[in-house]
Amino acid sequence: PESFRDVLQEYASRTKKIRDLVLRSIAELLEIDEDYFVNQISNKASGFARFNYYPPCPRPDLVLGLRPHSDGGLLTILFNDDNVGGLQIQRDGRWYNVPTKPHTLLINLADCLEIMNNGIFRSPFHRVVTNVEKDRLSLAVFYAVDAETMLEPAPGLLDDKRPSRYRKMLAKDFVAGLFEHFRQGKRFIDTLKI
Ligand SMILES: O=C(O)CCC(=O)C(=O)O
Ligand SMILES: [Fe+2]
Repeated sequence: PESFRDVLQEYASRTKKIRDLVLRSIAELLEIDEDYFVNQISNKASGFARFNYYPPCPRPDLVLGLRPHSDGGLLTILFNDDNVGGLQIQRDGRWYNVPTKPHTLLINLADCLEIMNNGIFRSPFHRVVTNVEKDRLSLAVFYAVDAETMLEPAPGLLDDKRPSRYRKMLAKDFVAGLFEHFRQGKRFIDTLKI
């Protein structure tokens, strides 16, 4: 059989190109240097893949597939099951289903990028619900910045009228606080808001 390592490596190198394309497009929309976000990623920055498997569940009213969170990195590229939904996004306190669509990648803006763009584009709070009938698979590739990167809004987005909305923090300290907040169903990024 084909080597899984090779397949995953190929997938990672192609999604990396998508990451950079999306980061450049966001910078362009914000009218800052096109490479600003891409330049925040040193070659020590991590990217890791997680395969999520959600078995059918007899009590979807009681059990979540994945508890509410926002992704902690820069950008997540999600490859979802073609025909089983479950991912939901919160807006104004309500949960909305994310539709499934074959051959589609979902790009999720994550917390570090929310800080770097000073909250203009937000990192959505999301969760996965279970269902009785079908199991579900997803593949998430999380792209992050290097641990020593200072998380702060791009200087080009700040002026007297638009002050920073987040306290500065080293990426490694941010990552260290993520899990405890996830466990409590809270968002660590909320504690950095000014
Ligand atoms: O399974 C999904 O659709 C979402 C997975 C997710 O949010 C995550 O792995 O962070
Ligand atoms: Fe997530």
